[in-house]
Amino acid sequence: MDRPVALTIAGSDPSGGAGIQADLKTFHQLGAYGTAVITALTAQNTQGVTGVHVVPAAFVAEQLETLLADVGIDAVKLGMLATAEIAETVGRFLAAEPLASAYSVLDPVMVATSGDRLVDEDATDAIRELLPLASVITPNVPEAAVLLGVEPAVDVPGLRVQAERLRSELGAQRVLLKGGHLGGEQAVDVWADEDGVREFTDERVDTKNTHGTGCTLSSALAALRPQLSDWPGTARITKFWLTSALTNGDRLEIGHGHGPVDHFTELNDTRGTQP
Ligand SMILES: Nc1ncnc2c1ncn2[C@@H]1O[C@H](COP(=O)(O)OP(=O)(O)OP(=O)(O)O)[C@@H](O)[C@H]1O
Ligand SMILES: Cc1ncc(COP(=O)(O)O)c(N)n1
Repeated sequence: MDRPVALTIAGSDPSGGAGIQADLKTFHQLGAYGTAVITALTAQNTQGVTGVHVVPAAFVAEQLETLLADVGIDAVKLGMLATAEIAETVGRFLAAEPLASAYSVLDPVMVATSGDRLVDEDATDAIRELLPLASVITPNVPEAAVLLGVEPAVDVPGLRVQAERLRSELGAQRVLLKGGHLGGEQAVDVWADEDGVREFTDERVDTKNTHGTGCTLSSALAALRPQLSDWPGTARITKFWLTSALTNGDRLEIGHGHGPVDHFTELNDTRGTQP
């Protein structure tokens, strides 16, 4: 196909490692034309978030209406949906054409790496309602637990159970449950779809530059899926690329906290991968 057009619906991170900024860099690096609808401004650096300024839901809708009236979208990534009203608004667009026919990746962002809350607590129910609408959801360990209303998984068997429950009980079509928070020598993610549950494993990279890994992963899935033939294959390749980008993060010296991954990483850069 021609160069795919990818849309991110997410918040702004001025430090460039997460949010809209990370998504657009990832789209560009992985061969997609990037478009963006902004849900919130954050005042944020590699050390934390000092403030959030939410875009009114009606103006999120206006951005979407104006964009979609003119530009065809092949894949959409949803990130920080700051309030219940924004999540409901975005859900209405995701359920209808043209976005209903696009590949969609929902990263149910709740809390930043720094521990700062990015989404109102009362938005959780509205985000839960969106799960069946997305082609893939990409929760991390704490987000999966909040969505299911259970304690966070502490090991890979626990991740497998929760990934399947997100499908069978909450209606997600496909789940990439990210195991970055589990620790250990390997970074294990669990994939669940109608064909069953499988694990994607890479060596854990010893780095503090993990700001925006979740954002980067979900936008990479959206950029690559239109260029590849199936979802599990796209998820496997995306994780290889992310591991390399985490390894290459040492090439950058950005800020004093959790720095970003290196979005300049080539898709065929396998330095970070030990298959
Ligand atoms: N140190 C690491 N080495 C290799 N892979 C990692 C490392 N940390 C996280 N990952 C991978 O990065 C992706 C994001 O993982 P994580 O579970 O941390 O999600 P997140 O919490 O949304 O991200 P963030 O840390 O940006 O908040 C997953 O594929 C995970 O396996
Ligand atoms: C605007 C914005 N959106 C999302 C995140 C989550 O980032 P992470 O991938 O580090 O969890 C963030 N820190 N800022």
